[in-house]
Amino acid sequence: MSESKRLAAEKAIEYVEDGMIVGVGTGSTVAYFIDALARIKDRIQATVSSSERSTELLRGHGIEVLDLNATGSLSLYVDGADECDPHKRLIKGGGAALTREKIIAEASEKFVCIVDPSKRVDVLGKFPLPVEVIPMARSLAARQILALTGGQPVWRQNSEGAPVVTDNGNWVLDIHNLSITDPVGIEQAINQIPGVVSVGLFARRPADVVIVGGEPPLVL
Ligand SMILES: O=C[C@H](O)[C@H](O)[C@H](O)COP(=O)(O)O
Repeated sequence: MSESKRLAAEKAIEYVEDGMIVGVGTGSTVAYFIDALARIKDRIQATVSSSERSTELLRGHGIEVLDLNATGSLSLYVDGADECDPHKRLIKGGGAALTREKIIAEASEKFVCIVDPSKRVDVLGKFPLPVEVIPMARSLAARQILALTGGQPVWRQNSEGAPVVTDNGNWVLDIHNLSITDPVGIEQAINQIPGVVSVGLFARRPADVVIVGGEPPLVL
């Protein structure tokens, strides 16, 4: 799948215009995009990053990273996804970067999503839905999500059994066994639960363009 990811990322470079401040997502597909962006770094003004990990990669290439508060809205945001449905609605957050990704997606005029073919689904929910929660609300949020969706919340932990902590200092619940037939409704309902910071459903603000990596890449 890594070759498909690379091909999708290379295609996304076509959306980058001279002088742009480019929003940059997080993950293994985006890592290829950052490599490609490095080759044309003199053509862009700067970037806004969705995670400490991407910031490190960008700065490692000598690409400037700005605070979103200093840039205003962005013309372009490029990011990966864990699942993508035919309406370009997404599940994101497998890398725990969902909240900052959602903020940048909202701030961007065009959201180009880069995926390998395995990410395409008819109905979202096979990939466990990430929800970022304030630590003290973990148990409350888990109970309410179970009641609301019927899905099974699992507290995300690393291989040593320690909680995964987001760049914002919060925890992640992954909701298993969902079949999300009303993504906008579920996104809104989970967002209402006290202590939920954000849910990794990008339905109210879906991608504008989805690039599926392949020879040639498929642009949806
Ligand atoms: O939190 C992480 C992001 O939402 C990623 O964009 C998503 O998990 C896809 O990652 P990858 O490109 O590594 O499959």
